[in-house]
Amino acid sequence: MAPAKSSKSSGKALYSVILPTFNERQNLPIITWLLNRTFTEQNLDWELVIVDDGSPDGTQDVAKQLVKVYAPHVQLQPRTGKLGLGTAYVHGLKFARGNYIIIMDADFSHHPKFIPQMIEKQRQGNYDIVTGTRYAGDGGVYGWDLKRKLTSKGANIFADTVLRPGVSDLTGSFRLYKRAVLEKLFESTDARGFTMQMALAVTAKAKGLSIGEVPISFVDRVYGDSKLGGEEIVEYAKGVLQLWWTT
Ligand SMILES: Nc1nc2c(ncn2[C@@H]2O[C@H](COP(=O)(O)OP(=O)(O)O[C@H]3O[C@H](CO)[C@@H](O)[C@H](O)[C@@H]3O)[C@@H](O)[C@H]2O)c(=O)[nH]1
Repeated sequence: MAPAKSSKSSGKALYSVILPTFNERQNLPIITWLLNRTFTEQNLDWELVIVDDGSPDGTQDVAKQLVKVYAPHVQLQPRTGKLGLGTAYVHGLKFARGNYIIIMDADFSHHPKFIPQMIEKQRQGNYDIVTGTRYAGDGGVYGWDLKRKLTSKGANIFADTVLRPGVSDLTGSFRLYKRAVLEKLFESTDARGFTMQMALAVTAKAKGLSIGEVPISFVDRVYGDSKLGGEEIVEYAKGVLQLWWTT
């Protein structure tokens, strides 16, 4: 499929969900079903752009079935190798047609039930970005061991102390963006690894863009494995310091 033109010109809100997947065969049908139900109940126009990186578990075979079942709402935009989460978003955006872009994980750590609240928040404040937050209001993290909790909290405290962006959850990636905002942010930052979420939020704040927050319960995945490792943590720390130097 050729890269898409956005729905900007029609004036009607279209929500594109970009869903990067790597080995999400078990999660993908359920998350797609839930997305369909959520948007249908809300009477909102939506589409799902699945960006799979050649998952060895057959995620793409499942995705192809979903493209048929949920036509015309679902598209698969595969890549041949595991090229990382950040570049998966950039790839997905080329094909997304929505004037609003929602980015989330496929493993239910980001539950579609929060999407209506994020949309409502965006509408109320005309926010450029609405981010799900685990670290404000009723937000929380469930199912992580102490090490992962400390890593996440520590990463947020570190970035907040160094950069002072005033965003409670800098590393979370469950977000709604105005399309033009996300396009500009992708142009403005080179960060494409796990540091990307933090870099996008910090860059947005530095540009004077508005960020609304919606508390979310982040529940650790049941099927499959997290891809976060020591390398990503080092990359993150370097990313914070680089932003401190440049913003
Ligand atoms: N296409 C593609 N998808 C990927 C890749 N790596 C991971 N994904 C997909 O990206 C989503 C998140 O991957 P996880 O591996 O489950 O991430 P995590 O370690 O749980 O990290 C999550 O929490 C972090 C903050 O605590 C976030 O920074 C991160 O973005 C993500 O939401 C899942 O849908 C997964 O299949 C990749 O290389 N390519």
